[in-house]
Amino acid sequence: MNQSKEQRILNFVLQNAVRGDPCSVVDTIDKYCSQKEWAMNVGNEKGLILDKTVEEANPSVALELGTYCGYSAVRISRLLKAGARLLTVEFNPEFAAIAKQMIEFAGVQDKVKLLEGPSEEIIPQLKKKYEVDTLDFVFLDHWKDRYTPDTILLQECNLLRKGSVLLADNVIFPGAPDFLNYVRKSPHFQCTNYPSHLEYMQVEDAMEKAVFLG
Ligand SMILES: O=C(NCCCCc1cc2ccncc2s1)c1cc(-c2ccc(F)cc2)cc(O)c1O
Ligand SMILES: [Mg+2]
Repeated sequence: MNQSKEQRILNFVLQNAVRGDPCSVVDTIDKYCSQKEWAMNVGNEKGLILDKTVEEANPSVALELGTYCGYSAVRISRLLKAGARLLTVEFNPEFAAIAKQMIEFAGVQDKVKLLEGPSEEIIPQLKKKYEVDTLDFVFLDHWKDRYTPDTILLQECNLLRKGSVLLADNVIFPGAPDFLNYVRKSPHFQCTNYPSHLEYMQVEDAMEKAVFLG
């Protein structure tokens, strides 16, 4: 049975990155995906915007929607303070299995909890089943047409507090036009756009930061 692209990315990391070194895992994935096979990791250019946003938010509890191979889970968790944690949600079991191994190889497994299932099922379970009070940071990188309904769901579940930071990938390409409309028109969010490029390509993309105002 020939390997999946995601399995090839993981194998390249296992053979070329330094175990326990999150930066080397991130750099090795970027090397593979820029030189050998494109993949939908946030990448290094948008990754630097993600880094700055996470450092500024300095979250105790962070949520990621769309784990994929674990690239941004490793990228985010390497910046978390002692005792802080990242909950990352993936609905594709094959991707989740790859991400689990990627997270463990990077040595960040104590900071990251990988939750398997659709976001619309997981989000309502966060308070009771995963002992979340409110979320300090949310990275949206899953189905682009789920950004808006899941942002509404987060509010309905009382998971946001004054100052909670949402950061959305791909608001230009593939695009999340309804999300941009929703957060930019809402009196409950203060928005900032960060122009960038699609990972490993020269195609225009951007990230949108939306800070919840309560
Ligand atoms: O679809 C993308 N990302 C989401 C994958 C969907 C995974 C999901 C996770 C999950 C968890 C919980 N509930 C439901 C879901 S659904 C994505 C696609 C491109 C792209 C860019 C150019 C192309 F030509 C083709 C694709 C680039 C990107 O950076 C992306 O993030
Ligand atoms: Mg993305």
